Amino acid sequence: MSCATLAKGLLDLDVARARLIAAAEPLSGEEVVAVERARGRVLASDVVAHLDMPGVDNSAMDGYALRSAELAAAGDAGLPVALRVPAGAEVAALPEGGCARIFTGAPVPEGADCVIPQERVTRGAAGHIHVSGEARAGANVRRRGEEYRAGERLLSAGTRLDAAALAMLASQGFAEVAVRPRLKVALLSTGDELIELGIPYESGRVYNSNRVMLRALLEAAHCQVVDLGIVADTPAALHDALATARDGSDLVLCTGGVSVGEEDHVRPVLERLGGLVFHGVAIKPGKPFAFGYLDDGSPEGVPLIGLPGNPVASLVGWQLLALPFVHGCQGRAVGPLERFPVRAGFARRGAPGRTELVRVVLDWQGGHPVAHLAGGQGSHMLRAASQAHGYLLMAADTDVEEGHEYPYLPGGQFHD
Ligand SMILES: Nc1nc2c(c(=O)[nH]1)N[C@H]1C(S)=C(S)[C@@H](COP(=O)(O)OP(=O)(O)OC[C@H]3O[C@@H](n4cnc5c(N)ncnc54)[C@H](O)[C@@H]3O)O[C@H]1N2
Ligand code: MOO
Repeated sequence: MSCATLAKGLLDLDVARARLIAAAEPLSGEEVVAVERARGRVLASDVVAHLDMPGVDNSAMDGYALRSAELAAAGDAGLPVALRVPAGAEVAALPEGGCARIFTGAPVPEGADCVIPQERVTRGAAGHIHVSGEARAGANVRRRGEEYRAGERLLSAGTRLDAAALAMLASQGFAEVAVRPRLKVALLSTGDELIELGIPYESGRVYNSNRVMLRALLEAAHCQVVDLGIVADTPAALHDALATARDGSDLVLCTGGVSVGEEDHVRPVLERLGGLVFHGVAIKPGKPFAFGYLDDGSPEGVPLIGLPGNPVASLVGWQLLALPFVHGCQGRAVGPLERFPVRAGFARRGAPGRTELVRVVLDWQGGHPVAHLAGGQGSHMLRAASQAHGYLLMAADTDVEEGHEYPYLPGGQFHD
């Protein structure tokens, strides 16, 4: 069946994402860090090349550099080897009528117009080279500036620096780079049932796994975490903890107590301390997601994101909603969710009124991907979440039919 009607009072996923992305204010200021330590950081300004790339005409092969016309004119006599040019040598001039032994990356001598790979060369008794096949002018020469010229823009402000971008900065000799400041995020967990690691287990208690998960996610997103631990489940304790958390923070992130029961204090305290912007998104898991501002409740206040207590709901809320907000605050460009169609290898009833994010693994054995359930789909079931490759995105009220295609969200897009 497919008659997607959202549950009453809940925001559509795309609308909630768009509102969070629009609300994200990029942090001002910048800090200069060593290129070696800049992985994952966000560029504060455009980077312009100051060297041509490559810096000199150089060889793409181990072989012999020569003038193609001279090789043709020499015929069976071949050409004598007049020079040896290793990588790192200065640019030399090729003597007329001779060739140069050359290595990959070494500067092509002035006058030479091509490099013949050594596999196509034999050395005669006199040491002359003989070439099989043609010598085409320009072959195997990487021209100075063929990739880009000094003065061209290499990277734009807002780019997240991955290994290839860092390598490019290093190839220009940049030792340092100006990046956006790290987002300072205060993290707190609510729930009187929670116990920290190292405490002996007692029936009914729950280890604080969200704290470990969210710390890991925040650190992977290059945030600076101020971990405030567990807050007692009372409005007064939460009020005081949030008031402490907002001081000096760019964002307050809390888990649990965000639903509708009388033990769930996040929403009422947020309403009292500042302003609730929205509460409840039509996704499963992750429905009781709250967004608002502490202090005066305006965008000048400190933003607060309340994630659900159920661990998988908390994970999904982070990935789909909190992470794009964090990226926006980091000055990163935030695009739409990456998705592609994947066939389902299972059948399943749709979720009433909510878009469902079904945790799946992909089987590629038949040459094209088929999605299978990664395990139990309860929002408290971390095992499937930990094994899933991504999510099958099921529109509200839509049953999964085996063999049909549905949008698949690869999990890799949430990793950094
Ligand atoms: N009457 C209703 N009940 C519930 C609704 C609803 O709409 N009406 N929504 C359900 C949904 S959906 C979710 S998700 C949960 C989320 O509730 P809360 O955010 O208020 O979370 P808690 O009640 O505090 O805890 C829920 C669950 O998660 C465990 N938990 C909490 N914090 C942690 C943590 N840090 N580490 C590990 N596990 C944690 C907690 O023990 C509970 O089992 O509400 C439904 N209820
Ligand atoms: O949003 Mo809740 O995660 O459906 O259990």
